[in-house]
Amino acid sequence: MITVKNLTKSYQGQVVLHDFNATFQTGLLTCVLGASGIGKTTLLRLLMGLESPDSGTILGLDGLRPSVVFQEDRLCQGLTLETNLLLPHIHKPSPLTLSTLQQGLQALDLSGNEHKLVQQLSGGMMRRTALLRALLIPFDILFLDEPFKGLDGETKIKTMDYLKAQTQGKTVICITHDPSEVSYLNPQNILHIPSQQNGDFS
Ligand SMILES: Nc1ncnc2c1ncn2[C@@H]1O[C@H](COP(=O)(O)OP(=O)(O)OP(=O)(O)O)[C@@H](O)[C@H]1O
Repeated sequence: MITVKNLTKSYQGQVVLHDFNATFQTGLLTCVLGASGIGKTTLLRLLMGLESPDSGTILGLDGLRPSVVFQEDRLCQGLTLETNLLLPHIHKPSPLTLSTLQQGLQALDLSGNEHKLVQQLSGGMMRRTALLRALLIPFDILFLDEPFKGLDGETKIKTMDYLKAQTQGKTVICITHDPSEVSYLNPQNILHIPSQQNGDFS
């Protein structure tokens, strides 16, 4: 279990999260829902250790290998789709096999585009490439910030199916503001960030 206790975070006097408490079950996918600007990305960045809280604690993450899809794709524009996928595996022993790579490309409808430069891909293809890159890295916990942004209905379903298949038994924390994604991914396990979190508490 990952436990968030009495977390408070503000930026330049604006309180984003105030005395916020939550738990995330390990081995399950949790969707984090909440209105735009409510603090979902801030919570994710605190969980990832990219931001420090003003006060409060986060327990249960020590020793877990993270993988991430940020809200932006963060791909290397001047490199090919395939090189972007292989880059994280260059400097360390990796269990990634050619067949796993090809299965992933096929499942996400990216096959045939391996040698295109990122700047030649559509926005949806970039998004799926960013997700595939994160899924091909060995991880214990996966952080996803709007991973299906810009995908059409059928492509989104395929992508969610692949995500579910690849993360069985793993801890996944997925930010979305789309209730239909929550229904499809795991309607039993939702964290709502309430609107009263966001406001001037000073
Ligand atoms: N680095 C920062 N400096 C100043 N303010 C910030 C910073 N990061 C976030 N904020 C502010 O914190 C609030 C919450 O932002 P956050 O990105 O966490 O919301 P969100 O729920 O993820 O929004 P969205 O769904 O639109 O992505 C916003 O008012 C935002 O402007």
